[in-house]
Amino acid sequence: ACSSKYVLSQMHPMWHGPLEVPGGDHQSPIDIAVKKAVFDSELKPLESSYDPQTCQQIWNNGYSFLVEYDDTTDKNTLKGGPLQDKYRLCQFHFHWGESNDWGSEHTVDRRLFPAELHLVHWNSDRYTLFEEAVMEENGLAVIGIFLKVGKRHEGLQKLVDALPAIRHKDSVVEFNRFDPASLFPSNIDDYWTYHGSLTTPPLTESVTWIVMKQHIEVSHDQLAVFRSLLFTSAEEEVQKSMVNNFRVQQPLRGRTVRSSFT
Ligand SMILES: NS(=O)(=O)c1ccc(C(=O)NCC(F)(F)F)cc1
Ligand SMILES: [Zn+2]
Repeated sequence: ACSSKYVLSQMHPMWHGPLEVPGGDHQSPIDIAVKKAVFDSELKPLESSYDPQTCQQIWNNGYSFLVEYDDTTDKNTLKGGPLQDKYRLCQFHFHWGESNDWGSEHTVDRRLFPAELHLVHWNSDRYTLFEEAVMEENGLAVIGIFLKVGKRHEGLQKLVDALPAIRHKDSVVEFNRFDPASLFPSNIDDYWTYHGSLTTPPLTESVTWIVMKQHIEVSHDQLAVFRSLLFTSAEEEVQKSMVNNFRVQQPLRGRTVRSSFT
């Protein structure tokens, strides 16, 4: 899968600072100013095709929890939308706050959501490994979906039930059937798209962001289980709750956000 341990653990778990990337002017996340987004009629609908059987594991990497997929074949693909090539899903993960008042990375007209889901894909038309693609401008495509607190999300519950088994950093549990599309909102044709970066180190500017306009709803109790995870490993004396694992919004630096809808 796409997150070899040594590489991911580069993300210092307590990293929160607005670590500036020297000369980085395509950084993420950003605030999406709805009125300033430019409608682009050339933007096509997104086409995703995921195989739930290729789900491999769910693990706590000390920054978030990741659900990883077998990305050695073209079983989980994303194309269309703003994308010229075909991209492979390697993992999805979330960012959330210590309270329901904040937690998302992107904002919409400065509005914060309690959490945000990221489905991470890499360009398998041009590269053979995720690690290669992560360094290239057109290497990655990440779908961002906002979470709001409301009714219980039946699809999410299977993930939530697995979280107590991975409370500590570096804990892994086998997870062998999950359909990522079960976390999509009903409308995936309305989205904003812009060029940006990973929101954690190495912050490489290799991401075509596709942020859904429609959020999904999860229950307060489901989000509370996210907050029961720990940044720290089992050996560490002081246990730290895994909350507020989001990066602050970054300057737009002249970029245009396009919308697929008017
Ligand atoms: N939050 S985000 O922007 O979707 C995001 C997605 C993926 C990674 C990631 O794989 N980092 C490990 C790498 F690439 F090897 F350094 C980091 C952040
Ligand atoms: Zn993320």
